Amino acid sequence: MPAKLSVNLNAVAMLRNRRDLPWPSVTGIGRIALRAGAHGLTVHPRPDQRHIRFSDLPEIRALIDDEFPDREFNIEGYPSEEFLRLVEGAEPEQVTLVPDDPAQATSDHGWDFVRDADFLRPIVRRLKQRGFRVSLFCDPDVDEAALRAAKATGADRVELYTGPYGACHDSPEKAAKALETLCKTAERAAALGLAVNAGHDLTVANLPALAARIPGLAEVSIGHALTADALEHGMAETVQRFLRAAGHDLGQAG
Ligand SMILES: CC(=O)[C@@H](O)[C@H](O)COP(=O)(O)O
Ligand SMILES: NCC(=O)COP(=O)(O)O
Repeated sequence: MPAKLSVNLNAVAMLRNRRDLPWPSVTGIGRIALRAGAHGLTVHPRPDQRHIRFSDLPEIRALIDDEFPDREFNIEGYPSEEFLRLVEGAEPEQVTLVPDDPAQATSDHGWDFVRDADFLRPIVRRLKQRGFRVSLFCDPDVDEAALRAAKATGADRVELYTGPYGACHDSPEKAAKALETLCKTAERAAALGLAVNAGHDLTVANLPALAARIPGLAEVSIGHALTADALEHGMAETVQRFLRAAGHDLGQAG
């Protein structure tokens, strides 16, 4: 079965936050993504709410419950007490724990599973007691001992950080090497009984090779490139809508 696609709404939220106006609607774009067949929605709320606002979470939960009950809500973030309470209120199907510093522009590394095991274990237990699947953000090149430590936290999955793979967009040789690294880590994780997700800077161009090389990949979460593509592929039609709104007669062609 191909990897499931969870659409990350952070970039949409960032665009919305440029103005004190309700568009683009994070929930509305989420609805379009789910109607188009996405398997779930991902958000990564950060403490400063610079993109996803805490108030977005109940709305997205209600969207899935009311209109798409077979889809999943994935919430990613650093497990501060504030984050954990937010997650417990939103009852996602999956929580992805990410070792982000609040000052980080975006996620750029996974957990040090050996060092962070004692910190993660009670948090994973708490989340799993509430019935949420738990995934841990994981560097692309992690050895077996570290993955054993990840498994021992009680987590169900790891999410491979694919940023370095995405950064190889201008070098097929480097991309192939980065992919081999990811593949080895995925195989080690799977051998220990951890399911494997992946995300960060995945694109229509680099996803096929990843999916082919990691056949058991459970889920990819994609936001930045997917939002950029939505703008690019929706731009011509949208310009025509605005031309019509301004009174231009575009005839049959428009
Ligand atoms: C964990 C991860 O890789 C994503 O959550 C990523 O951080 C998306 O967040 P931004 O789009 O806000 O950078
Ligand atoms: N977990 C990764 C994610 O949700 C989206 O990352 P990106 O596609 O915005 O880089």
